[in-house]
Amino acid sequence: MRVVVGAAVVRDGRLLVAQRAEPPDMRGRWELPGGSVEDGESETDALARELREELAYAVVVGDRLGPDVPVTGRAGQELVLRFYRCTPENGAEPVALEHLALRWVGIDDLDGVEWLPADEVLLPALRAALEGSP
Ligand SMILES: Nc1nc2c([nH]c(=O)n2[C@H]2C[C@H](O)[C@@H](COP(=O)(O)OP(=O)(O)OP(=O)(O)O)O2)c(=O)[nH]1
Repeated sequence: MRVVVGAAVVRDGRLLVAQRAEPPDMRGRWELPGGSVEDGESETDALARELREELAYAVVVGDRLGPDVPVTGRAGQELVLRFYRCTPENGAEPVALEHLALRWVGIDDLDGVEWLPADEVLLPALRAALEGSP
């Protein structure tokens, strides 16, 4: 099954969220940046690659975060979303090369984000990750 990996990047107690530009029915909704794992690629390599491509952003990929989330893709195919904690590699800022916008959200802002529906399942794990961060 195709795995889509997503990054929970936490910096200074805030989580990086990204606003999708496409497809039209997802436009404007917020997600954790990431994308599909390609054949022969590890999940951690895929996630680091996606963040370099989408955000010109270098991260170190850490542990898994939250449950696997099954979703149906655009073509009706079954996907599984899998999330990892990530740490910025340096002090650079991510750049929205493919998204409409980027935000760093604190724990009190998590519920107010207009998430992609599948991501709502992750909120308890995200809350715990932000509570445990400085
Ligand atoms: N990256 C990411 N995708 C998510 C999240 N939540 C969610 O439902 N998705 C869905 C949206 C898409 O159907 C799919 C990932 O698509 P994508 O466009 O980011 O990645 P991709 O590399 O597979 O791109 P493409 O080949 O499909 O164009 O997973 C999330 O938090 N992050």
